[in-house]
Amino acid sequence: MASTLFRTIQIHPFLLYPTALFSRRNGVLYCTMKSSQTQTATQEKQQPPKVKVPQHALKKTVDKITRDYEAIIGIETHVQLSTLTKAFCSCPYNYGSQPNTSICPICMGLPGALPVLNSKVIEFAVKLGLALNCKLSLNSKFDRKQYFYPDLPKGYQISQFDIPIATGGYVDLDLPLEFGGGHRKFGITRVHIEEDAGKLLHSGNGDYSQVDLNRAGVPLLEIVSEPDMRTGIEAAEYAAELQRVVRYLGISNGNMQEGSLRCDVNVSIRPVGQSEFGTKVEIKNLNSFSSINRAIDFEISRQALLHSQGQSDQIVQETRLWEEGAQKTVTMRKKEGLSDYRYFPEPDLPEVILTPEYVDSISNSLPELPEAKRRRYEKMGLSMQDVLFLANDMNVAEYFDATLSSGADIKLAANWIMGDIAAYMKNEKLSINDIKLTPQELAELIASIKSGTISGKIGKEILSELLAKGGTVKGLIEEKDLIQIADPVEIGKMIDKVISENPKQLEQYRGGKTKLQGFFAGQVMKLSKGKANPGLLNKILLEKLNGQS
Ligand SMILES: Nc1ncnc2c1ncn2[C@@H]1O[C@H](COP(=O)(O)OP(=O)(O)OP(=O)(O)O)[C@@H](O)[C@H]1O
Ligand SMILES: [Mg+2]
Ligand SMILES: [Mg+2]
Repeated sequence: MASTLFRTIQIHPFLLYPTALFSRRNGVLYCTMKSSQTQTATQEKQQPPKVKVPQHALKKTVDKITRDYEAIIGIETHVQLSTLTKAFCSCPYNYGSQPNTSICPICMGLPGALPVLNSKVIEFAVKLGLALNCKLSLNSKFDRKQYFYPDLPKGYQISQFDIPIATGGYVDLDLPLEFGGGHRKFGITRVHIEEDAGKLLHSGNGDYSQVDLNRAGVPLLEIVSEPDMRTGIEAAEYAAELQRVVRYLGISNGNMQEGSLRCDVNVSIRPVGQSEFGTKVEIKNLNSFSSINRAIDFEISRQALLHSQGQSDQIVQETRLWEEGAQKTVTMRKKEGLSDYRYFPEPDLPEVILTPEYVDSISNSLPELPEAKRRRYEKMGLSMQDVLFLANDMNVAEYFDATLSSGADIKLAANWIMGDIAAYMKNEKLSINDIKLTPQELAELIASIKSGTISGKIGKEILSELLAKGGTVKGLIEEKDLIQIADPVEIGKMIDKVISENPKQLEQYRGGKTKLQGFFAGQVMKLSKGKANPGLLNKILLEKLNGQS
C-alpha cells in the first residue's frame, strides 16, 4: 500500500507546489520549499512589533493601569480526535512518525480524489456537543474554507461554516483555591468539525522549509467560547477543563505539547464601566496552560498601557505569537476578514443527518463527566481541595471510585491517595495506572487499620511494599507476622522490660520530667517491632510509670 502511494506522489507533487523540491531519503518522502515560497511566513515572523513597550515601564505601571481596565477573553480550541484513521480517508495518524509516511491521494488533495467521512468523527463530535451542554444540529453540512498556505495541499480546508454540528453550550468549572476558588460558567458559542493541515518544518537558518503532510486531514473539533473570561487564570482553567472533558470522553489525548489540544486566545480590554468591547487581538503558539495565563497577562498589560497613553489606535485586530523565551507577544500577521476565506458548501460530501435515536444512544453512552464528578464528591463531604485533586485526573478519579466500591471509608481513601500514594507516584514519576497497588487492596489496607488488625505505622510500611511489588494485604500480614498486638498482658510485659532497663529515665520521669513518656513509648514500640496497639500501649505505660500497676 505504502509503496503504491509513493509512486503516485512522485508523479504528482509538482501539481501542488510548482517550485517545491521532492526527494526521498531513507525511504521517506521530503518536500522542500524554496525560500521564496515561505517568504511571507518568515518575513512576517521577523517583523518587529509595531509598538515597542519598554519592559521596565510595563512592570512598574502594570498594576496601576490594569486596575482601570477590564479584559475580555474568548478562546478558540482545536482538539485533535484520536480516531484510528483520518477524517476523510483511511490513513492512520501517529504523532511523531516519519514525515509523509501516512498520506494518500485524498489527504494530499490530488485531483479526482474524493473524501469519505469517517463516522467516528461524527460520534466524537456529538459526544463533545452533549458534554458541553450544546444544542445539536440534526442537519449540518461541510464547507470549504479557502486559503493558501504550503501546509494545506488542497488550497482549502474542509470545515463547517454556517451550520456547525453543535451550538450554544457552556462549561462549568471550579477555580483552584490558590487562585481564589469559586465556581465559573463560561459559554460555548459553537463546536464544529474540521480537518487539520500539515506541518511546516523550518530550517535552522530560515532559508527553506519542509512540509510533512502526515497531519493533513486528521479530524479536529474546534470549540469557540463566548468572550466570557476576564483573567489569564480563568482562561487557563477553561482550557484545562476542556482537556479534562475530552479525556473523560476518550475522544482525544488532549496533549498540549504534541498539539492535540491547541488554544488561540482572543484578548481585548475596555475601560471599567464601558459596555462595548475593544479591538481583539488573537494570540497563537500557546502550548501549556501556564503560557496561556502568562500570554494573556502580558497582552492585557500591553493593551492597557497603550490605551492609557492615548495610543489605543495602535491596538489593531491582528494575530500575535507568544514568544516563550522572551515572555512576550509579537505581531505575526494582520487578521484576515471572514470574507477572505470565500467559504462555500463542500460539494463532495453529503449533508450530515443525526437521527434522534442516534443522539439518544450516544447520550446514554456518556461517562460521568468532570463537573458531575466534582459535584458528587462534594456531596460526599470532601473539601474542594480534595474534590479537585481527585476529579482533575480521570484515572485518579477512577481509582478513587474503585476504592470506594470495595467498601473503603471516603475520607480515609482520599487521604491515602492524596498523601502517601501521590507522593510515591511523584517520586517514582509514575501515573496511577502504573502502580501495583490495586484499589481493592487499598480498601483492604484501610479496613485492616480501622479494625485494629494492624497499626497505622505498619500500614504505611505495607503500603510501600504493595505500591512497588503488588501482592495482598492479608498475604503480607501473614508472611511478615504483622498482626497488631492488642493483648494488655503481652504489652504490659514489654513495658516492664523497658522500664527495668531504664532506671535513670524512670527516676527523672518520676522527678517531674513527664516528657519522657514519649521515650518509653518509643522503646516499647521498637521492642514490639511496631506491632503494639499505640492507644493501649500509652494507657498501660502511663499507669506503670505513675506506679499505679
Ligand atoms: N472583543 C473581543 N475581545 C475578546 N474576545 C473576543 C472579542 N470578540 C470576540 N471574541 C472571541 O474571539 C473568538 C472568535 O473566534 P471565531 O472562531 O468566531 O472567529 P475568528 O477568530 O475570527 O475566526 P478563525 O476561526 O478564522 O480564527 C471567540 O472565542 C469570541 O468569543
Ligand atoms: Mg481565530
Ligand atoms: Mg475560529
